[in-house]
Amino acid sequence: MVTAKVWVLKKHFEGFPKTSDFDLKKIELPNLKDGGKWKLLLESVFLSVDPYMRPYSRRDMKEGDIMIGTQVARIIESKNSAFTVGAFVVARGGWRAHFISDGKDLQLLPSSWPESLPKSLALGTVGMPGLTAYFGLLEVCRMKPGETVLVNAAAGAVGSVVGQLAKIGGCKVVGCAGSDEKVAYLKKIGFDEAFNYKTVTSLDEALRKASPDGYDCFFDNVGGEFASIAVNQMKKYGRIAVCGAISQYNDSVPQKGSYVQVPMIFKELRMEGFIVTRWNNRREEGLKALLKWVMEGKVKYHEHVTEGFENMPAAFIGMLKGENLGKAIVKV
Ligand SMILES: NC(=O)C1=CN([C@@H]2O[C@H](COP(=O)(O)OP(=O)(O)OC[C@H]3O[C@@H](n4cnc5c(N)ncnc54)[C@H](OP(=O)(O)O)[C@@H]3O)[C@@H](O)[C@H]2O)C=CC1
Ligand SMILES: CCCCCCC/C=C/C=O
Repeated sequence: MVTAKVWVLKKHFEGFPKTSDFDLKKIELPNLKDGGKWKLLLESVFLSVDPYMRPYSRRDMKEGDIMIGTQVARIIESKNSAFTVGAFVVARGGWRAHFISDGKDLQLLPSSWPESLPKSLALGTVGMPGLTAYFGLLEVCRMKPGETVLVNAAAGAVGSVVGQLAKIGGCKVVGCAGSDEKVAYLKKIGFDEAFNYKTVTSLDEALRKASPDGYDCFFDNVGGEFASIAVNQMKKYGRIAVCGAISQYNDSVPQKGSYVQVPMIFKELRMEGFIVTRWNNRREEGLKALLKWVMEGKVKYHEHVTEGFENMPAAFIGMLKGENLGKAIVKV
């Protein structure tokens, strides 16, 4: 019998999440039995903390549920020949240090995964956030060489890949982020222009200065005031990929913003929301491309690693506050 540590949503978040909204519990896992439903025992090695957990907790969870989430986990006992002991998988096991599985929802790390690459990248650049950048740019923004792409939350898991893929695609890239350290990182990984949205005196001016001709594509991770301003600087026939709205996830009262219809009409813009799982049938294609670019050094990565399963809530809250450069990961 294995005792598993799990994090539970004790109280639905009101406004910004607090550590007191979570409870660390211990649960007993049943032993695997021959012919039983549960075929696999796993231990989490790296866990992901992601912005979606904030809105999805309200939509999909009730108080007392184990927090939703994904991890890179190692198989430590197996009664399923498709998964050998010691193999690594990406799992949707929630915030659990150990868990059991029937194997249906597990994805083995690609067999071509190089030893030199951290397995945690399967939660970031070569995982869900990387795929979000890939499909958002190719299928929603439909970027073309020579175009100008704007991305916010640009130094994060999704944004940093968006900028680099847009450069690979022959575009000019403008990014913004919430600290000077992040801005320096964006320049280092090839962004043409980058600014700190927290310290510029006018967002409008900063956007205009970075691209006086405006933007063909806007990959929006933030929503709110930033998006309301940026929409006015789109070029005619521009495309806006509405990926996330992190500036609004913690609002108890919905923000009132300016309205987008007039620039949408006169610039004949296309604005489309999307969820990365729409392209689940092309997951392998996306992961293969991302892994190749990482191995060629064309896509750089950075991880913000928090040590210790007991620090999951702090890592999650820190990511929402912008403490992460690159993908926020917890190492058990
Ligand atoms: N549609 C989809 O399928 C998916 C959507 N997403 C969305 O993409 C976005 C980025 O996710 P991800 O890359 O994982 O997270 P990040 O790694 O970018 O981390 C979140 C970042 O958001 C920024 N941020 C926080 N609050 C604000 C605010 N009020 N205004 C502006 N920026 C803020 C912070 O950076 P800074 O210091 O720059 O403020 C923080 O580091 C999120 O909105 C997420 O919900 C993610 C995955 C899939
Ligand atoms: C359990 C993995 C689900 C991933 C879907 C993420 C969609 C994100 C939307 C906004 O952040």
